[in-house]
Amino acid sequence: MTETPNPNIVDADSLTGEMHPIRRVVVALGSNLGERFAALQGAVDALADTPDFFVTGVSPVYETEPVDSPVEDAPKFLNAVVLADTTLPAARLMERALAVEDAFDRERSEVRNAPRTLDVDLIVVGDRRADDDFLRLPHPRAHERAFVLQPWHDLEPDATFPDRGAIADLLAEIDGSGITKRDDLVLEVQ
Ligand SMILES: Nc1ncnc2c1ncn2[C@@H]1O[C@H](COP(=O)(O)OP(=O)(O)OP(=O)(O)O)[C@@H](O)[C@H]1O
Ligand SMILES: Nc1nc2c(c(=O)[nH]1)N=C(CO)CN2
Repeated sequence: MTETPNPNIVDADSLTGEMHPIRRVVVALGSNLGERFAALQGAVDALADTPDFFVTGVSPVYETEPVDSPVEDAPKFLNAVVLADTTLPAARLMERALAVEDAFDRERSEVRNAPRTLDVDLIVVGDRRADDDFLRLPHPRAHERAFVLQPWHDLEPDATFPDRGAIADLLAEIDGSGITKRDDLVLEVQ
């Protein structure tokens, strides 16, 4: 990482002075503005370039109807999921996710769920839990989002969502009709 760590962020596991455990990370990517696929590929590249962050899987790409959109006729999203192993503290990961969004001209609108060039969400970071505005883990809404669960399930059919159960069961309980796999769009890891 090249950005300066935010000194205001206290991440308990960065204060131990010990080697950090390797944690498995689930990251969700989304774009519904501009060059959507280029933004997703750029995010995969940027994550793969992150020191101490090792991408272990990249899902198929799905085209998805906007969920909870503030405007009618919002453009469709492209969504995908990245799996990784990392020793980085979760707060550093969140900083990195925000920096990657910024690199793709993400505008931070006051309007919730406004269309965006790139969204990088941390879904699960090992067994790490957090509950403040800067970082909530596990992601508080991902367990009800087909655009996260389906690509994650493609990579890891037996995965479980902390406190929520098997992602296969979660998927069976929600409406998955708004998502379509785009076999013509394949993300690559260098
Ligand atoms: N697990 C997380 N993943 C991504 N951002 C998070 C997470 N927890 C807290 N945040 C904070 O949320 C803010 C980003 O919110 P943003 O507007 O991108 O939400 P969103 O992606 O539109 O909505 P949602 O949170 O429902 O996916 C950032 O300030 C970030 O620090
Ligand atoms: N289809 C889709 N809908 C959304 C998405 C997204 O990535 N895909 N992200 C949101 C906020 O993060 C809100 N709604």
